[in-house]
Amino acid sequence: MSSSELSYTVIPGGRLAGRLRVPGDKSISHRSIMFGALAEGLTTVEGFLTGEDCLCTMKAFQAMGVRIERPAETSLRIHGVGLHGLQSPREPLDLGNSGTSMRLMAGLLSGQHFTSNLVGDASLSRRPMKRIIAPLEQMGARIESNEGKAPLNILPHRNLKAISYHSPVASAQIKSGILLAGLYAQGKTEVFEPEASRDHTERMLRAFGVKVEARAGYAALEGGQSLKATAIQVPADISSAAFFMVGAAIVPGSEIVLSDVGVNPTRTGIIDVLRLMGADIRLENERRFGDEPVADIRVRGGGLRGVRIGKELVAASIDEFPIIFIAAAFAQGETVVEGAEELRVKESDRIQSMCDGLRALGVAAQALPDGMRVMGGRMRGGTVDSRGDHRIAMSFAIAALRAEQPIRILDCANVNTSFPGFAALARAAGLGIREA
Ligand SMILES: O=C(O)C1=C[C@@H](OP(=O)(O)O)[C@@H](O)[C@H](O)C1
Ligand SMILES: C=C(OP(=O)(O)O)C(=O)O
Repeated sequence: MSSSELSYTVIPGGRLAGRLRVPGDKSISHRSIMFGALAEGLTTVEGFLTGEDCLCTMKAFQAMGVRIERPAETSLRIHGVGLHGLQSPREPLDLGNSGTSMRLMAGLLSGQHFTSNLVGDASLSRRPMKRIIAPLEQMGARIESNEGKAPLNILPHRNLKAISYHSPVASAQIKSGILLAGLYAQGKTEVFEPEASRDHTERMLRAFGVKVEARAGYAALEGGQSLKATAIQVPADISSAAFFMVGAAIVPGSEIVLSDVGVNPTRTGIIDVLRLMGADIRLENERRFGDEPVADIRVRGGGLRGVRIGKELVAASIDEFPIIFIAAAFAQGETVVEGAEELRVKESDRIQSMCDGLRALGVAAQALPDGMRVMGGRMRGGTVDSRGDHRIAMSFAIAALRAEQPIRILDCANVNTSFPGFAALARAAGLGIREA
């Protein structure tokens, strides 16, 4: 079956119940491979996300001579080669659909003694890479691109130099790419951001023994520091849990518990947004997996109300907006999201994809340059196109819980990039979902 042929059909009704564990965090899984590969010694990873995005990162490092064993489905043993031990890959490194892989690796590979060629699928090849190329060039990197887009050809370095960079966008991918190049630069590399983006890189580099200065909107490190292998336990991904959080919140009588979810404060915007909308959400069993806070999240269904979501809530819930728009569609009154123009440069233009899908289902929605206006109310059924975007596909699947007729969602194969097993887990939790 070609990837665009997989579709979901979801029957309305039903409610979510039970205790679920969604797969491992995508951001942390990518970084575990990258940092484990650059470390000295054996890094072990438990709870690794076996989504296609992270498997692309894994294959890329294997192609650069890193031995990675997988003793169990979600366990890895990464035999680190040290900061200067990567080998020249024989073929282009195919990063599939993954923006995180491409932008972080652009930074890391800018410091190598060999040329590397980074390629991706049609969606990744449309996404902006100048945002990472520009600061890396200031550091002395030499990168050829297709007018600021993939494929990227990263040429061998000539002694990178540290920079102090004021990023125009809050982006953990930009920040992390620069910090990784900074490991290969002389002096102190600093990144300032307009809002605090997710800080998994800073936390995990520390776990690998690197000295990192970090506070909201700022991160810095001195070049030349080596990484020491460590053991990583990956929390469940709050961005995957978010689909079930909203699924439970929009259906009165639902009650679910999501286990072991990463609740790093740079990622918990979805909890703040849903609580603003009136949802009943509790964190239980709060603890840590290494440097990352984790909790079980209990959500009970009830009525939601429309809210205004401004820029201050955007960075910490950037990947959750597709499902937030679904919550808005079932809330009482109007929801307005602003300051979220970054949504336009994700796997699809998530403002347009969601707005078109909602309207196709009879919801009054209006796209704004930097967000959306959604009037809560009824949702008919019908057919929507996910545009190959995993988060759009899963969002409309969850919406069917409250739709009046079945929803058919086209082009769903990319759900495997971040959430392998989504349909089976959702079915077990009570969603009437069928794959065809
Ligand atoms: O650093 C990361 O792991 C990620 C950062 C975010 O992207 P931006 O840095 O472009 O906001 C997010 O959308 C992506 O899913 C994962
Ligand atoms: C934007 C996303 O990922 P990436 O940028 O890594 O493709 C996402 O998973 O929603």
